[in-house]
Amino acid sequence: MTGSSQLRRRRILTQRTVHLRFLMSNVGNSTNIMWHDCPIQKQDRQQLLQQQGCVIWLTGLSGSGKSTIACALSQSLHSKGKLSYILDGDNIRHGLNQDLSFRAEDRSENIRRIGEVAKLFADAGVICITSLISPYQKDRDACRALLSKGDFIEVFIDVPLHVCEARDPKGLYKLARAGKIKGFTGIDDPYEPPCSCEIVLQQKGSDCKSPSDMAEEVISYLEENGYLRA
Ligand SMILES: Nc1ncnc2c1ncn2[C@@H]1O[C@H](COP(=O)(O)OS(=O)(=O)O)[C@@H](OP(=O)(O)O)[C@H]1O
Ligand SMILES: Nc1ncnc2c1ncn2[C@@H]1O[C@H](COP(=O)(O)OP(=O)(O)O)[C@@H](O)[C@H]1O
Repeated sequence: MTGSSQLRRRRILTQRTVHLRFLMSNVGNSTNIMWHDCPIQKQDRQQLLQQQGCVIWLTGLSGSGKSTIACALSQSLHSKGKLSYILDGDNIRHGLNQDLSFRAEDRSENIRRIGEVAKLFADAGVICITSLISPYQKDRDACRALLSKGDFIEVFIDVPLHVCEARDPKGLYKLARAGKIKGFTGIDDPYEPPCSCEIVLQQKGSDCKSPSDMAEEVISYLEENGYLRA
């Protein structure tokens, strides 16, 4: 190699290193990291699946019906040939989030992690249904902010405390009232209802809606807004 071509090669390598340094970032405690893109993108996966990847964020008190409605919704989507996946607070606390308690900061971290995982599912083209109390508005807003506009569909399961307490499917309200569970949402811990969300599911008057009726309300929203086609 001649002296001038060696010099040119060194200059190119230096430019490449400077360019790579420019692309490096520090995120939280992770230093010198670089985003790596893949030519197959969300749009390609959506084309394959004939649907739009998104997050359907179910929020409501314990016993409001989040898990039941999430399952009814996933079943209905499945029967239409649409791929969905449920991230249920109770279930995720059996694994990924087993280190978290029900203190405010741990609930926030629970929601943040599930928001990040949901974002990955949406990017995979999947209709991701999250089912967790997510009692604080700011945590739900932070998850919304992780996603592109329209990809976060907040669904408030608006069932009053006295109905949830009467249902008490796991007997937890009884234990909370007896002081055997401290910091139970709705009893001695707050629940902040969404101030503006895409869908509100509630029983109106004598019109008694089943979990699958409620799931169908969500399906109608998805159909009307083009989520069930590529
Ligand atoms: N202190 C307290 N407050 C509320 N809920 C409690 C509590 N302790 C245990 N459980 C059970 O945990 C389930 C809620 O977990 P989440 O991950 O959805 O909660 S949160 O979003 O972090 O607030 C919740 O499940 P769901 O009934 O399905 O909502 C309860 O079974
Ligand atoms: N319209 C409805 N939607 C959802 N759940 C309902 C409805 N009507 C009655 N239920 C009952 O309420 C309970 C809700 O429990 P669950 O789905 O575990 O709620 P959450 O996940 O919010 O704690 C179940 O026993 C379910 O059968």
